[in-house]
Amino acid sequence: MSSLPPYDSFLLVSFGGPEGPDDVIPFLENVLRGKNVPRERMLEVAEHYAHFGGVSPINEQNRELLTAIKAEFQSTGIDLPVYWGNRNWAPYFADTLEQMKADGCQRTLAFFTSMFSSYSGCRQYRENIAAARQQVGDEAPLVEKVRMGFNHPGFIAAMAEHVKAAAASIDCPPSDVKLLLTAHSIPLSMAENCDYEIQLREASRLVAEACGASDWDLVYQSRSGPPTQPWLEPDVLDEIARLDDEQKIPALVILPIGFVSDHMEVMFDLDEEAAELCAERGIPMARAASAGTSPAFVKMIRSLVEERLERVDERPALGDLGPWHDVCPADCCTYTPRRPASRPEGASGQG
Ligand SMILES: C=CC1=C(C)c2cc3[nH]c(cc4nc(cc5[nH]c(cc1n2)c(C)c5CCC(=O)O)C(CCC(=O)O)=C4C)c(C)c3C=C
Ligand SMILES: [Fe+2]
Ligand SMILES: [Fe+2]
Repeated sequence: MSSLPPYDSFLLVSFGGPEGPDDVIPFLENVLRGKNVPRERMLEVAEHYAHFGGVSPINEQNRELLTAIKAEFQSTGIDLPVYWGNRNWAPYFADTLEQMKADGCQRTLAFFTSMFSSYSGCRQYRENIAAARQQVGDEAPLVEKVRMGFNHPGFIAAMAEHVKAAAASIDCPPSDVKLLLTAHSIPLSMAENCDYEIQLREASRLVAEACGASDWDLVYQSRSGPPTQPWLEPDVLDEIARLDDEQKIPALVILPIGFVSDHMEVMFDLDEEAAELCAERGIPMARAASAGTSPAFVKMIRSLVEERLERVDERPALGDLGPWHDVCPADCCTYTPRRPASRPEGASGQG
């Protein structure tokens, strides 16, 4: 018989973002601590944030997601209090776990706002949480993540709906558009040790199939490394230019499949830069919304929780990869930056 206490709470695990101009540099220093990213790139990204008043929409979007999750749990009889903690900005994990401990939580189910496995979206969160639990000390709640939902029917349905809506906004059926699905680029040395690309390609294929878009490609954005370091390619802007040079793009839909909310990277890289490039080239373009609080996405989160509460037997997954693991194997999503990190392993910080 298991000696573990039953799950008694839910934790939304996320990235965090600045809430005003004075927060931007300390936030970016948290994100990039120990990373091989030139300071000029950090200052360039700080400009993107400054352009939007120093406020990233990510925290507000997470508050909205928490509200939607609470309502979904309530309407389906899941009686778990809901908490939220971040890697790079308040509320930080240690503060949230302290509060949870004070509230008597012993074992929590966590949903990470990353649909795809990478060091940043999987292992680093687990390291951050382990460090926060140590900080909280005895009786810090146990934290167990739900499985990655990249091929869950709820996520695929939400993404396909958003592509259809975007295509409709430029008066085109999805079958007639070029569909570019974008994700955060990562160093090849990180990509080698995780299933990021495989999962992204599979989810992209499933979304394209679900909305009837036959002409699609997976591309990357938000690269931050020095030019000497290889990162995943092609870059979204380069690919738009290349495809349009090769054969004029009649209509373009861009879906940020790699991000669950329309935060700064989406607003700057796609709504500003890609939109500008398309306008210059006369390409009709619509950016599809990320998952956000789409009902299908919120139901997916509930469904992943229900699995772990053993309220249901099924573990829904579309396509060829099957339901992802609940418990990460020891070597899941490892990453050794080329240059040694300046903080001990387990410390917070990085995209
Ligand atoms: C070495 C890899 C990465 C660097 C360097 C990096 C820099 C960087 N990132 C942001 C902002 C965001 N990144 C987000 C997600 C994200 N970032 C990486 C990798 C690096 N980022 C990955 C693999 C991912 C996807 C998985 C994940 O952690 O979510 C996000 C979205 C977070 C969310 O919860 O939606 C943001 C925002 C900045 C500003 C930055 C430095 C210039
Ligand atoms: Fe992993
Ligand atoms: Fe990042």
